[in-house]
Amino acid sequence: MEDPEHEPVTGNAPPPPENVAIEMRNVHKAFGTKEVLKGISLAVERGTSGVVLGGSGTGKSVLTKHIVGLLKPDRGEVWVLGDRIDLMSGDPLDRKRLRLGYLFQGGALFDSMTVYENMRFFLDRHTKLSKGEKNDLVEESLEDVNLPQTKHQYPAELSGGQKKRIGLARTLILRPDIILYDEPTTGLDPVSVRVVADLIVKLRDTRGITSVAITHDLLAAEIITDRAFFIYDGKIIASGSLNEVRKEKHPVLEEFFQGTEAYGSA
Ligand SMILES: Nc1ncnc2c1ncn2[C@@H]1O[C@H](COP(=O)(O)OP(=O)(O)OP(=O)(O)O)[C@@H](O)[C@H]1O
Repeated sequence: MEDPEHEPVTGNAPPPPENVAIEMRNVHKAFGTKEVLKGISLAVERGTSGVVLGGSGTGKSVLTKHIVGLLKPDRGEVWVLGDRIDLMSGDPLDRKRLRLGYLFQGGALFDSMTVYENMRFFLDRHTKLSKGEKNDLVEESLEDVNLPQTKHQYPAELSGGQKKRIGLARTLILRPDIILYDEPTTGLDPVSVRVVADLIVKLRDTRGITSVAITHDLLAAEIITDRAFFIYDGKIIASGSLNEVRKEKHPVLEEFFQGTEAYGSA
């Protein structure tokens, strides 16, 4: 929910146009002497899906952690929904984060709790809604991922794809404007990959949710991507539609797409 009293945090830099949900401008980040991001610039428009591609250890997770404000850049700007999230802290940062959902690898459900309890726990921590309102939100979110029947099941009783969808339902429960997905389809068979990827597209189309997904999975990328960003050696070396990026004549890109071709055409 937009806060009408909120003064945008800009650091006196010109904000991106209204239709841009996320913009990174020349972001640099090092850990000790290891430079991970060496001038990342990218923009994701509202209601679209950006996909970050690249080899292992190239900085994809570090990049997305800047978007949720979990990491601060050494240099550069990170704009999220009209504010410089890199300059925010305390309550304003917490309020901004409530508009961002972050779906970690693995979904991270508590094994000792049912699906319903997992979701209630999340709502109890983050909201002061009544019990009835919370129950309604749980029901609605389970409907959103087409799994209302799993409410009283434990994570161990669910398939890998179902667990990912419950993780997504839990992220959706706070009605975020943006969702970041870290490898949303890892370890799934191609049928489940399609189900999860189709769901991400459905959320874009029906709710206008903006998303950024990190994935190694070309099948998922083909379904999800509006705009792809390929990261290598701390920089975005190609961006555009998946086909545009795939056609780039760059040895790293050629190797990446060759290496994943078999899965991508599954
Ligand atoms: N908090 C941290 N402290 C020190 N080094 C870090 C930290 N976070 C990430 N790194 C380093 O930054 C580099 C990029 O890590 P990152 O997790 O972003 O890679 P990735 O592209 O997401 O990899 P993968 O596809 O294997 O998950 C790695 O060398 C990692 O060791």
